[in-house]
Formats: sequence, structure tokens, C-alpha cells
Amino acid sequence: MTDWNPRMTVLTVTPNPSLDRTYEIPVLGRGSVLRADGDRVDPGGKGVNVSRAVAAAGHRTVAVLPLGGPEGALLAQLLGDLGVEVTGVPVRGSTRVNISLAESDGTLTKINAAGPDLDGDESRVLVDTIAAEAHRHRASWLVCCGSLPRGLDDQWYATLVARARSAGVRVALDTSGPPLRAALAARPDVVKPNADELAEAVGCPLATVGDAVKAAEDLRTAGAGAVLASLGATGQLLVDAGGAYFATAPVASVRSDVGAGDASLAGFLAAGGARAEALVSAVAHGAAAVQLPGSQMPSPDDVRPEAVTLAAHVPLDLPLSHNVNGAVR
Ligand SMILES: O=P(O)(O)OC[C@@]1(O)O[C@H](CO)[C@@H](O)[C@@H]1O
Repeated sequence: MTDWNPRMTVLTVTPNPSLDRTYEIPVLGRGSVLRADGDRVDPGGKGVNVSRAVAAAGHRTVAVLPLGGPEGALLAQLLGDLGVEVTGVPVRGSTRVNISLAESDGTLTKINAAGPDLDGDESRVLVDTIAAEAHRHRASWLVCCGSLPRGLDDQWYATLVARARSAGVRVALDTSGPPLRAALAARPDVVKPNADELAEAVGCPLATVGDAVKAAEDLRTAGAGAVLASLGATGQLLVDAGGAYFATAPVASVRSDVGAGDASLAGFLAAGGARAEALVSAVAHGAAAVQLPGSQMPSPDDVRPEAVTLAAHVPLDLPLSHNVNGAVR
């Protein structure tokens, strides 16, 4: 297990959290009644998962999230059971339920619901709560993650990142599309796209690791301090002020890649949030997560940094491999 900074408090923000229900089925037959071999429900949403991975390693984290309806109450209870401190902002709409259909050949079909529609007051209370919690807990990192629910505009993360940065709090951001682009100018310390999100952010497809390096440099030019990119089975890439680093880890079999990127980000921050040693920790956490069911986060016993290979040179010509879903996540 990586060296954790014992004084570190990671405050996560998940504006559109979820209950993640996973059904394990032999094969997905459209239009038929399917019987699940197994099912599980996990607390979900990207920031929630980062908090779970941080808590699983026995360290301090607080998850700030809007909570609504019986689903919101269950989400808070599940997080409490896992030892994650929650600061919930009550909202009128119900917390969403996202569904994963995991086939035995590794194919995963995911349905993410839209989630509640936050009104202006709920949005303001959420931002003020985040600021108050960051101050109260002397947060070392503010980790802003996931899609925005209806009612929060594309500038929402940008405003939050700027506010945190001016208060001296380091910010990690994992989102995509217009909210990511809008927030770059607020200079987040690190952004964590997967390959598809990186390609979307720069507006062109990525075929090789070299293309990903170039795209990451473009995001840095636009304002990101560092770019931690998860490139699916190909490996992970870190581009920061010191240069570019690339690392891989062996994976015996992929059970579910849901939340693997979130586990990686938790591992990255835990190991200091900068340079090659943090990348090694990110890769070790991501490799552990894909071998676990649903969006289960790895415990320290699952994480094997000694199995990670840090490349002496970034393999610029290496093609990006696609998973069975056709995505590079
Ligand atoms: O709809 P978003 O916010 O983009 O993603 C939500 C989600 O797919 O992300 C997590 C995995 O990273 C899951 O726990 C959750 O269901």
C-alpha cells in the first residue's frame, strides 16, 4: 500500500450521486426477461467512490452531496456503513439509481439516470456547504467529480474550482464535456479524463499514447496543472509541469471497470497527488478496482504497487486498446 499522508483530508463533491445497482447476467438478450445470477447495490457517483477508496484505506474523507427521497437516505446509510463521513444537502428530487448489466464475458451495459433537477436555492446551499466544509475540515484536496444534475449550468464547476483555489485548497476535477472545458480556465491542480473524455475535450480522436500526451498538453495549456488520463487496458498517463509519465499493471481478469477511474484518482491523491510515485499508486488502485465486482473500491490488501511498471520512456507509438464495449475508459 502506498504511503498516505496521515494529515490529509479529502473533501469530495458529487453533485449528482447515485445508488449503483449491478445485475450479473450470463448474456444480455434484448426484449427478454433476464434472470440475474447475482446483484448488488453500491453507493455511487464519482466523488462518492473517491471517498469510499480513501476511507477503505483508513484515512479521512468527507463526501458532500445532495440527497433526496428514500434513495438518498439509503445512499447516506450505505456510506455510513463504509465509514465515509457524509455532509448531505437535502433536495426535493430523489437521488438517482444507475443500473449496470454485467455479462459473463465482461461486457458491461450501464444506464445512468438523469437525477434530480436542482433549483437555484439548492444549488446555492450546495456551494455554500462545500465552502464551509472545506474550511471546517481544513481540506487538503477538494475533489469535484461526475456529471452535473439538471439545474446546474456548465459553469458550476468553474465557479467552485475558482473559489477553492482562491481559498488555497488544491482541486482535482473529474468531469467531461462543456463543464470540464469551462473549468479549465479556473486552473484545477489536476484533471482526470479517460481517453474518450480526453478526445472529446480536444475535439479529435486519439489513436496512440502519443496522441493522448498531445491532448493532455493542450488541457494544460488551457489551464489544468496536471492531467491524469486513464487509458483503459493500455495504461495510465500523467502529464504535469515536470513532463510525461506512463505506467501499466497486470490485470488477471476484468470483473467490472465501473469506478476504476475513481479508485485511481483516490490512489493518486493518496500518494501526494504529483509526479511518478502518485501515478504508480493510481495505476495500482485502478488495476485492483477492475478485478472487483460492481463498483467495489479496493482495500489496502487488494492494491499492489509493486506490480506496476513505470515506463522509462512514454511509449508514444503504442495504440490505445479498446475494451469489449468499444470504449477506452
Ligand atoms: O453520470 P456520471 O456522474 O458521469 O457518472 C456516474 C457513475 O457512472 O460514475 C461512477 C463510476 O465512475 C458510478 O458510481 C456512477 O454510476
